[in-house]
Amino acid sequence: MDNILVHSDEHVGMRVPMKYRDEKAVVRPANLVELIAEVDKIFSEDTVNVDYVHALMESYKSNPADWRAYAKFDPHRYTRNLVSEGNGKYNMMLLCWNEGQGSSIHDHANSHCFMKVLQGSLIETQYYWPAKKGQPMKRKQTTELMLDQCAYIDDTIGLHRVENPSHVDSAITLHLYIPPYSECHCFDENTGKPRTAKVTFWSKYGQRTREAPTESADPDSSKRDADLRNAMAQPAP
Ligand SMILES: N[C@@H](CS(=O)O)C(=O)O
Ligand SMILES: [Fe+2]
Repeated sequence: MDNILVHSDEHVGMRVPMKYRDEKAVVRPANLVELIAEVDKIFSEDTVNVDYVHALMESYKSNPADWRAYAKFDPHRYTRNLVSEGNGKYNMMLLCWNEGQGSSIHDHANSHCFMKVLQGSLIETQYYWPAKKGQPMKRKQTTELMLDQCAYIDDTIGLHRVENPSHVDSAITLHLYIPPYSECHCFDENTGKPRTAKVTFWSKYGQRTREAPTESADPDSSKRDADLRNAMAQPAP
């Protein structure tokens, strides 16, 4: 059965154990494995409290030893590195942001998006959905996300873009998407014009997603590489 996520001020089904209703009852996971185990446990329930998941994500204290194997950077675009598919119920991934890298303005395909800072700090700028065609997009709020902080967004809140503002330090975030999605929309800041973007993974479970180039160059390899390129990254200026 699909999970239903609810906010704590909304009706919560009686079948949900008390523990999952009360974010104050969160027990800090000792490491990433424990965090994933707890997320799996939560998602074996029919109804899940967004505030509980948020508090759980925030309570985990980032330890590079836990996530180093997934932390893979690309010189040109931020990378998306799959950590867990949660039995099809969610996607958990590490996003690696080199200095100055960022995402385009995008939606989240009707999913819930939790985003926790594992290293460095990032700027999240939220936008309203475009109101009129051809008009510049309106900013809603800008927030600096610090180490171990967790942010939340969904399409009812609006759109956002994220960037690592540092010129000297890279940044890493842990994202949880419920349910998983394979495409979303990116928006032109000046006109609000949307385009569909397929989401891609730079690596899955610590392994690069495309094969290393071989001697006998595949004539389609540049197209294949382009297909794997992160279409949500903000284009270089
Ligand atoms: N939602 C984006 C990352 S972010 O900028 O929130 C992604 O999944 O790639
Ligand atoms: Fe996002």
